[in-house]
Amino acid sequence: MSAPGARAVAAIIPCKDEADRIAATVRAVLALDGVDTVVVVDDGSSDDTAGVAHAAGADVIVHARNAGKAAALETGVRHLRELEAAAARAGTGTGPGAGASALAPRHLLFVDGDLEDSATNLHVLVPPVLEGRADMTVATLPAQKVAGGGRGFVVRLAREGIEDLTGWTAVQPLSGMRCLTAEAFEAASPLAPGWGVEVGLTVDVLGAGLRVEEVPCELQHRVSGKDWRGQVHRAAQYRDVWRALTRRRLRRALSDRAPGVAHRI
Ligand SMILES: O=c1ccn([C@@H]2O[C@H](COP(=O)(O)OP(=O)(O)O[C@H]3O[C@H](CO)[C@@H](O)[C@H](O)[C@H]3O)[C@@H](O)[C@H]2O)c(=O)[nH]1
Ligand SMILES: O=C(O)[C@H](O)COP(=O)(O)O
Repeated sequence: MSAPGARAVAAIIPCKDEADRIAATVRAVLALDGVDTVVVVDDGSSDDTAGVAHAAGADVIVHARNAGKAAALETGVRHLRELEAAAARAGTGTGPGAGASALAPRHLLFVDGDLEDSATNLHVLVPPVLEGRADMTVATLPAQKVAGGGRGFVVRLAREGIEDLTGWTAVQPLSGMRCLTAEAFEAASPLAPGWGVEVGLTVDVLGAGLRVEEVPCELQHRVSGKDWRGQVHRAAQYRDVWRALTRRRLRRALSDRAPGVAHRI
């Protein structure tokens, strides 16, 4: 339990068809120090992700239709803030996460649903944010036990785009495991849609003058293969990353000439 007045951390887990893996992931995240709330957003799964996540102890929200990872994260954060507001109105400071101040919005821990027991290693992401040394930490993963089938096109597009827009070089620009403050989340809201979310977060958080730090973390996840499914997935990632970067380049180009318009792009 958190010390009185200390900020707790809420984990948000976006999931599409993760029934085989989500129970182990939820259990590992629930056991993390400082994490007092775990929200799973079932993003239109065709399996029993929601039921399995609920049985494992998560607070579960369901999208009736698939809306993509970024939308699932936004739904999870919105739900969390509603719970916090309800706890504040009730004056209990309990709600999800008894012990944390009802008034302090929780820090966020974004977690993919497929990490299983390795999610226990996510604890390294939290201290730099809790202690005020970083506004967002990003996990970098070791070589995976099962090799993936990527050729590095999406990763390169993302890395070079972030570099161009911010001057910062990310080792693993697509990594979705992140711990961030409420302020960092707001700086990147609305999130870049779909698979553009990570690039959008990094560019927007740095652009707001906040600090981003990559932290090595012993995680294992389901890698995308070389088969057609893997390639279709990469094509969608490429499209969404490209869109997130293009929108931010446009914003940059317009910010001097038409700041009001740039703000709305
Ligand atoms: O429509 C979708 C598709 C996926 N997911 C969930 O999003 C997470 C990440 O999806 P995954 O299929 O594991 O994507 P990968 O290609 O393996 O992911 C890498 O690349 C993504 C960015 O393109 C990042 O979001 C991930 O963190 C990173 O591990 C998982 O929990 C999914 O269940 C959704 O919520 N909605
Ligand atoms: O497999 C991966 O690492 C991602 O899908 C990105 O694909 P890439 O290797 O083409 O960048």
